[in-house]
Amino acid sequence: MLGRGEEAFVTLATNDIYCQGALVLGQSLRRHRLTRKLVVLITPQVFDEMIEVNLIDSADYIHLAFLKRPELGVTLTKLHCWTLTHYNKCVFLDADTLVLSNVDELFDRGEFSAAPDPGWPDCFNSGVFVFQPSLHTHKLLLQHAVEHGSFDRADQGLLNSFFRNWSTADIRKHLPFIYNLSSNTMYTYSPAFKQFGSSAKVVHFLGSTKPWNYKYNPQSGSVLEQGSAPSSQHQVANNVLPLYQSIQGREALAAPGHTLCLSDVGAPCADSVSGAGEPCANSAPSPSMPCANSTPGSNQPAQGLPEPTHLIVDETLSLPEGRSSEAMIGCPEIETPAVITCDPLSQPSPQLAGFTKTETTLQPANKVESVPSEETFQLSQELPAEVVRDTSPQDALEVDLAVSVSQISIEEKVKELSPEEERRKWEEGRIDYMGKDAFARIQEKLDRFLQ
Ligand SMILES: O=c1ccn([C@@H]2O[C@H](COP(=O)(O)OP(=O)(O)O[C@H]3O[C@H](CO)[C@@H](O)[C@H](O)[C@H]3O)[C@@H](O)[C@H]2O)c(=O)[nH]1
Ligand SMILES: [Mn+2]
Repeated sequence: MLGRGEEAFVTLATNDIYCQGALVLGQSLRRHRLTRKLVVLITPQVFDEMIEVNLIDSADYIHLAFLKRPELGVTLTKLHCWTLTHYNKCVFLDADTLVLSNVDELFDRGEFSAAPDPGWPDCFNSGVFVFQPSLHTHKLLLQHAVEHGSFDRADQGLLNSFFRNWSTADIRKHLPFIYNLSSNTMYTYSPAFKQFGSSAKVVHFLGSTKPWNYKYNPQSGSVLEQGSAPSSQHQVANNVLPLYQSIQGREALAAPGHTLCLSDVGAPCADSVSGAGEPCANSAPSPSMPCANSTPGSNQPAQGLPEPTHLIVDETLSLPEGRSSEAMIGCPEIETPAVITCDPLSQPSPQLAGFTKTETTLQPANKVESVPSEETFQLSQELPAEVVRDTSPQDALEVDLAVSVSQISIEEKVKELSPEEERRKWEEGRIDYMGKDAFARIQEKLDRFLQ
């Protein structure tokens, strides 16, 4: 059991699909001098601790709410992070985020800190946030969910109405956008992206198409969205997908029963607050209500943490040829996590050294080189001089990823579109106000036409 006063990065994976994201997120955090605990709600592998959360078994009033709004399932699962009261502060990261550099400074922020949502900047995006575990807050959140629902039927709407003074009360609670840079909005204000993109610390693949929806061809280095032709729009995934590929390959090649699966799930988290708590004092929707940040304390030791969970892992996967698996999933600083049992059938592969211990705990991973392979991170050779801040392999990787993301954006900008494609973009509302669709350019065209 961990002592109080500890801090943790927390993510959530309710199924195998998101588990892939959680694993890559976990590895990306470990790459950057991980100094805090790493916790996953539900499906663990490289994580220190697994907290089994069970929605249906929580209090009856949640049950009832669920009958009406089953789509809130994931929402309330995320809310369980407030029950991690053996940590006094945590950073939640969606499983579809990728950490590009150390983000320990987030722990200097208070609850509730988050970055603006790119779609509606007066709301925060709930993919990355700083919070303080508290059973009291957890109870108030669940209560709020039952009483008010969620305007987007998911956690982001709920959290925004609960922490409703976020946009006005305290600027320190606005995380800079570089802590939650959404991959699919990086083209909308491209000059800003050009200017600041290389400082990105966390990329968030929000939206319906996730990196694991792409197939990666390691030979050609190209990326295909499942069932589509190659497109330049996939180039963000192109640079990040090798990370996911290493995990996906393992799943695809594993025999039934040897895939990443839970074979012995522990007891449900006993911390789910049961019974209807007292209503949030400030639950009426009023702009001045400080319901959000007024729920300090009540940190209680977590009870009923799950029994050790057994993971069966196939270790006979093959990784893309020529790829340094360590560069993709290298794990230089694995600490001793909670008990994970792995399938002892197959020979441990060096790639998965960190996953192949049997029966007891994972040992610290074999010292793994984290030097990015040339092939994977070749963009590093083209880095602008001022961006290369540090020559250590980890930092080089971090810069590579950030800069490659930035270069991708630039590539996207210069791509010539056919008139039909241009028109479609307009019709879909994808207008490049800052670039070629800027008013001045349109005026120019009109002038030419009228001459
Ligand atoms: O089947 C699921 C779906 C989601 N998740 C977890 O929940 C997170 C949020 O879902 P995601 O698909 O990442 O949502 P986004 O596309 O990022 O959409 C936005 O809207 C969501 C719902 O409000 C918020 O949770 C996100 O933070 C916000 O960025 C994931 O990253 C996972 O950690 C699961 O574990 N299993
Ligand atoms: Mn997300």
